[in-house]
Amino acid sequence: MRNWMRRIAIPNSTLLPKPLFSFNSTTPFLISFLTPPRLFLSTPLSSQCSSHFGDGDTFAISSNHSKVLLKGMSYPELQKWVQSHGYRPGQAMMLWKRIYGNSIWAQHTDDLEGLNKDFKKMLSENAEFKVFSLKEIRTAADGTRKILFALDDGMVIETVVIPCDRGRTTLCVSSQVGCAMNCQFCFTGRMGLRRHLTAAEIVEQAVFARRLLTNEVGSITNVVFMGMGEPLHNIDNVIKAADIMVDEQGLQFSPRKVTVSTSGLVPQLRRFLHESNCSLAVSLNATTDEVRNWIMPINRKYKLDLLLQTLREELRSKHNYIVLFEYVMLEGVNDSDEDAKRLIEIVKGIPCKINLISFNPHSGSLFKPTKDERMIEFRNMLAGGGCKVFLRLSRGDDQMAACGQLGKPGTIQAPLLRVPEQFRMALGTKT
Ligand SMILES: C[S@@+](CC[C@H](N)C(=O)[O-])C[C@H]1O[C@@H](n2cnc3c(N)ncnc32)[C@H](O)[C@@H]1O
Ligand code: SF4
Repeated sequence: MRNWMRRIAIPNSTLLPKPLFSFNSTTPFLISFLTPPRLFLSTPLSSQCSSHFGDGDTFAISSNHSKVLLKGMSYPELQKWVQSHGYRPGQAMMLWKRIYGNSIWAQHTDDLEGLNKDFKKMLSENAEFKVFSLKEIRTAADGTRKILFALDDGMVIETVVIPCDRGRTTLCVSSQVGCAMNCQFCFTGRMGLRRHLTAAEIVEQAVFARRLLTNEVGSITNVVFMGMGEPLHNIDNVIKAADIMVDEQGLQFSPRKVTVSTSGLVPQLRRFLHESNCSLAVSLNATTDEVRNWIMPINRKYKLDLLLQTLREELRSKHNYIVLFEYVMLEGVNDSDEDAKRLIEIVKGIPCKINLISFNPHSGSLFKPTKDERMIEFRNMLAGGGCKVFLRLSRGDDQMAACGQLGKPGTIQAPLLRVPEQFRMALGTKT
């Protein structure tokens, strides 16, 4: 329960995010996404809410729920709620264990075995357990499962379960519907941002995947926030969800095995390192500002130097903490010998390991994956320069379940940016 005491203030309404950016704008992309996200709560969606994202795309949530959604509450929030209904705080712990504790996972009041009758009656009158519903599970040839969940407002999110070797199974969770960051190689980025997920919607992906798939794929050992969305753009809900995941009476994942991956929102990254003991991954993907400004426009706001210097400083005070750098290899764009040499230099002084990721193609993308032999050469150069470096195989790509392939086809809204002149030939494009 160690993190709870720091974050028990609860606003008491359900809020939707403000419009984050307009695709009509003459500014070619993003910028205002950098405003801090507003909180979602695990309280009922009692009001009509609407929000607008780009190109006249308006969505609305209306709900008749009069019950409180218990999932996604922090433990102190749950305790307070239980007490407000006249029950002892001890009942809250019993309930908490039934919501999250291994092997129980209550989905509705009937599942709440062992609780006293009155308490159960109160819960059936006042509490809601259902967060979203299962839409579909697709299984890829390599055993990777892509799970589609339908949210209350009709939107769909994707969660991926990846059986790995040595008894490890990794769950890849989404933190937003779509993403505002517009990384040029990522299918989710092409959707633009629809909305943040609530803490309940994030945690429930883990609860559901465990219930559904443990028998088939073995127990889920690792969680990575590498699904749809930029987790640190939705930092309040992500930290809250991660806290529930690592809670010793909750989902009981080891903090080292829960990894939040970011494109590099520097102030939020700093906050994450201070407030969470979970692991951090940073998607680097380029070794110069020129290339990163293009393929990851967030770099125009937070330059490589600032990002890396922040990590250097922040990690100094974190004992035994290693950041994971992800580097998606794009042929002719970021895979030259010069890139390898620069990469060795720019990560110096940061306790880290580097994952080289094969680019997963998707419709409309400009890029080509770096060939396997070149990835191996690149890996060897980095290793020769003293880096801890790994090649990461693509998983689930035949079902569009691999990194950067999540999202709804036909929902493209974010613009492709101008390709810098020196890359046009390699990419076979004129603009
Ligand atoms: C989809 S992102 C989600 C987490 C976070 N938004 C981020 O960028 O780190 C997870 C990882 O997928 C990588 N990625 C995105 N598109 C990809 C693609 N088409 N092929 C391979 N990896 C991709 C990103 O660079 C990132 O390291
Ligand atoms: S790579 Fe991450 S930050 Fe970039 S668009 Fe995709 S999900 Fe968003």
